[in-house]
Amino acid sequence: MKTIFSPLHAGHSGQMELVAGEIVPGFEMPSRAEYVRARVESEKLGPILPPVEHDLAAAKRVHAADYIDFLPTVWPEWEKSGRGGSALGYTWPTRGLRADVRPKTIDALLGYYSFDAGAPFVKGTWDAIKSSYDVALTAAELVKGGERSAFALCRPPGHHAGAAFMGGYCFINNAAVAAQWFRDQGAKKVSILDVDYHHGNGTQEIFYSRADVQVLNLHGDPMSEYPFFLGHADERGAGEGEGFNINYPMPPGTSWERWSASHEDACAKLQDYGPDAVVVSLGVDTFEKDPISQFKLKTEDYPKIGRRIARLGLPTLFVMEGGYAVEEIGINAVGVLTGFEEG
Ligand SMILES: NCCCNCCCCCC(O)(O)C(F)(F)F
Ligand SMILES: [Zn+2]
Repeated sequence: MKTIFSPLHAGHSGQMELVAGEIVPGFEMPSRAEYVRARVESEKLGPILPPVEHDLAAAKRVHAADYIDFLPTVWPEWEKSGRGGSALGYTWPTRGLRADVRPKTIDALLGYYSFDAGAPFVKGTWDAIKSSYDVALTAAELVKGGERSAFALCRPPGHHAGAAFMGGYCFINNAAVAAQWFRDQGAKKVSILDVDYHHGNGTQEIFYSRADVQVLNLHGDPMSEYPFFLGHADERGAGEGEGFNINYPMPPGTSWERWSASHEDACAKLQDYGPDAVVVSLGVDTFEKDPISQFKLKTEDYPKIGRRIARLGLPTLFVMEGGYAVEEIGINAVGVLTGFEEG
């Protein structure tokens, strides 16, 4: 399996995040991607290739153009306002407030275009975002070109980013961009299987009213887990999209037995749907030692996930999402990929 990776991710570093009332160093740190890259090498998964650069047209197929055009302006505007540190929003247009009027100042725009305080910008963030997007598209091109699978080693991740908002370490929804690109390249139907511990609220929002992209999400129950405000089992899609969004919320403490039962059901529904390609939002924060997550999957479980996905017999693009047990993130993520290769 080929991996696409860009060192430009490392420019997104030193960012702070607001967690439990404190400003702390971001969990989503550069070493995450470096551990995965090192593991790809040590496991001899296959060549590691740089991304091809793309314009932002494919991003604007799933994101609002004004949102995408805002992203490269963030750091220059923040610096112009005389500040350093992390560019973070702190006021959001929630219920009872207006989001139909686009404000002008950078502080307001950061809130207007985000849903939480978890998507901080630093000087190198835009270059990292753009490289992650290029990584996803380049890997998708390999699959379109006939490769059975490819690994988009994306950083920053993307599945919390909606059509017009960032959050949860995510800015451009790499998996959504890739799924739409497959559609634009002629695929009739695409499935997105999100196995990250957190619900991919952005991916759900983007495709919620559509029947041509099926979205299946396995995640911590939003009643008690981030992102809290989307991801319930009764969210099945809207209009034409009814039935093509499937959520599997699971309680804290979920281990392989319960998780794999959801995964089996999701794979069966994916098979029934019969897509031309599968995009896997590969987060490994389902791991028992993950510092911010509450599932109990073990290292030996990850190859089983890959083997099950391989049994679908479909062209498959793996897009890196979350995982914070930094030492083991490479072992577990590449475990899925080697399991897929053996499958
Ligand atoms: N108590 C910890 C607060 C957690 N707040 C943010 C969690 C973001 C999770 C991001 C992710 O893992 O879903 C992604 F795949 F996008 F990276
Ligand atoms: Zn996650």
